[in-house]
Amino acid sequence: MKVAVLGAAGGIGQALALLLKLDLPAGSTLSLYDVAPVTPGVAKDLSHIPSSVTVDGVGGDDPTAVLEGADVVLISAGVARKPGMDRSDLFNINAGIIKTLIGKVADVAPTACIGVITNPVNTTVAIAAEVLKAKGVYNKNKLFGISTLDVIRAEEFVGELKGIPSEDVFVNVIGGHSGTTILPLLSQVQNVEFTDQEVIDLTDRIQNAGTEVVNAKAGGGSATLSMARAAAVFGVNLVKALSGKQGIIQNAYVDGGNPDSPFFAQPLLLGKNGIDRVLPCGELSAFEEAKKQEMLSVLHADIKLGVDFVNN
Ligand SMILES: NC(=O)C1=CN([C@@H]2O[C@H](COP(=O)(O)OP(=O)(O)OC[C@H]3O[C@@H](n4cnc5c(N)ncnc54)[C@H](O)[C@@H]3O)[C@@H](O)[C@H]2O)C=CC1
Ligand SMILES: O=C([O-])CC(=O)C(=O)O
Repeated sequence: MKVAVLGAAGGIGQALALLLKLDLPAGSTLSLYDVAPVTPGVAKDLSHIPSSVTVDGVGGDDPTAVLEGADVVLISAGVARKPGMDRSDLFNINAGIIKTLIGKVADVAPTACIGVITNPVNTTVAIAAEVLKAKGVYNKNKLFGISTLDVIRAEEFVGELKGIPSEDVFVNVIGGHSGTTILPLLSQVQNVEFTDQEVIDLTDRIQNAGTEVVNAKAGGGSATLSMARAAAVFGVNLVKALSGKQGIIQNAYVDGGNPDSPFFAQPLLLGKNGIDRVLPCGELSAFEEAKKQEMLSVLHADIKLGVDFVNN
């Protein structure tokens, strides 16, 4: 399998490339692209780490060589938030970057699975879908907004609060990837009881965890290392599913036919062709159902922004 990372010289990209070099199945190829001229050097650096994953890298304005033959393309190219900004404030710059890069993916690797990290994910995934449709190569089972960071954060925060190993916690996080659109279904967490106040506080913390990092970095960007871990977990699982491993379930923001929203983060059974089956979100508590209803207008507006950006 060949995995391409676009935006590979950035904060997420470099850490993600390191984790993929270590965690991809033996025999995989990792191909790095970024406009930054340092990119071949990042690849050279990684190539000195013993593992059976081959690495190469290209800098500049043409990702063609990196995309050729790619099975999976992970995209973290774009600008990150600073304190006082919302993810939607990144739209002006990142929308154009995603439109251009997805156009390239459509031309060079039209059957690849694409994982979008670049914010605002609620909108950039809609942009990607519209570009792929316009190029006649859209396959909704192969386009993912990576929302895994919301899942790993939720699991870590629950583990921390309850004094249990987060490895033993699974949290189903649905909706989108910004503020109130991030909805952790804490009522579904097995073998853990929460008070009503704990549910309110934990939900708020998970929804605003990105801002927690943005503020702590004080102008130096947003989450990179936890995001790299999240994208590596998602990317490696996707590669394994594409290679035939069965039973792999991951949450992601997809065009999954959810009646609530054209794009929605939800659990997915992955398979040899990307999404094998969209799984039900399960039962929601009254609190979660109310939060879901509240988020839908935001999510719909975020998606419309992306669709209009490509078509108008
Ligand atoms: N989905 C999620 O859960 C998360 C998403 N993000 C998003 O990921 C994105 C990247 O964040 P960081 O890595 O921290 O930013 P960064 O600024 O450290 O890295 C971005 C990289 O993209 C490159 N780049 C810019 N335009 C490009 C283009 N046209 N083609 C190829 N490369 C290009 C830059 O040269 C840079 O190396 C941001 O939009 C951020 O908001 C961040 C954290 C979590
Ligand atoms: O908050 C941000 O801007 C980056 C991000 O998406 C996250 O950390 O969840």
